[in-house]
Amino acid sequence: RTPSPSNGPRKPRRKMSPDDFDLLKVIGRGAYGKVYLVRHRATQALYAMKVLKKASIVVHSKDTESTMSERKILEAIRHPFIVKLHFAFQTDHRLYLILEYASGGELFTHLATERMFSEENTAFYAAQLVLALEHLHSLGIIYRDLKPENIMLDAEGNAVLTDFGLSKVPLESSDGRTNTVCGTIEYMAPEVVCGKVHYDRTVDWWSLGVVIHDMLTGSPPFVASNRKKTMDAILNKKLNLPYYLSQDAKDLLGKLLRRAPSARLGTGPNGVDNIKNHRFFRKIDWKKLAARQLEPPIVPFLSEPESVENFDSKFTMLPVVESPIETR
Ligand SMILES: c1ccc2[nH]c(C3CCN(c4ncnc5[nH]ncc45)CC3)nc2c1
Repeated sequence: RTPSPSNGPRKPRRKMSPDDFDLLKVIGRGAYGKVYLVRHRATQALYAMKVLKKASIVVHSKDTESTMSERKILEAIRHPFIVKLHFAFQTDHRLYLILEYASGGELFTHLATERMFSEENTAFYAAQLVLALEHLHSLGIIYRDLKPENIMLDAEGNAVLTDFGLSKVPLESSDGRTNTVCGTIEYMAPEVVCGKVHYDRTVDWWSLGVVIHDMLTGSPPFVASNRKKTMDAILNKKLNLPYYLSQDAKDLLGKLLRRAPSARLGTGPNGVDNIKNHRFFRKIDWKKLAARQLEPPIVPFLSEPESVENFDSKFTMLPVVESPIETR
């Protein structure tokens, strides 16, 4: 726990730098940067290090300063199902996030093996996501981008929400009223997909519904052959739920996937309680879950602490060298 003031002044931290870490493996790569498995030289601890190129951030979004201040908020977040941001620092050309390493890899990598999760296992992971989102909302943070690649498993097999899409930078349109959304849209709420800039926490409850649908059936509810048709389906298509889902699953999905945010389950001041009390979660002991006293359905196999076998080899096979010239 971060020492409280009564423990006396916190010792000043020497400014951290990339040289404090050994790069072990690449575990993620995107338009704006990379994520590495790293070892902290001083403590031998393993972390996920997200490296973002300032040049690509500044070009596409709000300035680096406001992005950096967002990190300060994230450093204060401490929750069992949200990956911890331990440190954040920058050099002339890059931003660095030192994150808790979720060694289990993406939850959906394990889903791919089983293709569909049982309703009981789905309820376990969905309930952990409910607690993580409830915590973010209590801090005034809307996650906005709940989707499979942001849901990782920790070493014990609990779901953890990873860093907060600081690398996903929605393109600001010229009129400042709408956003052109980038990346996966299948999990986004209709009000986000049609580019509205004023939306509330209920966008996260829609995305939770899409993720639950994906866990139970093997795919999101609104998919089409191209982006435009997918957007149209999200905005207009009737929700068709497979016959094999239980009544409780169908009822929960029907209420989370309501296009009107004010009619969506989870809306309103204590809306999250309406989700927690839904019959789909009737077997969940929320207190034990929050205390990580419930046994996860899958315990990720790890042959050794530094193994990256739960990560896609398209990343882990990449050379770990950082581009030598800082400016690239
Ligand atoms: C930009 C460029 C490349 C990216 N790869 C990611 C993924 C990589 C895998 N992630 C994590 N894996 C393990 N522990 C983790 N702790 N925190 C994250 C994490 C999740 C994020 N996000 C990116 C953004």
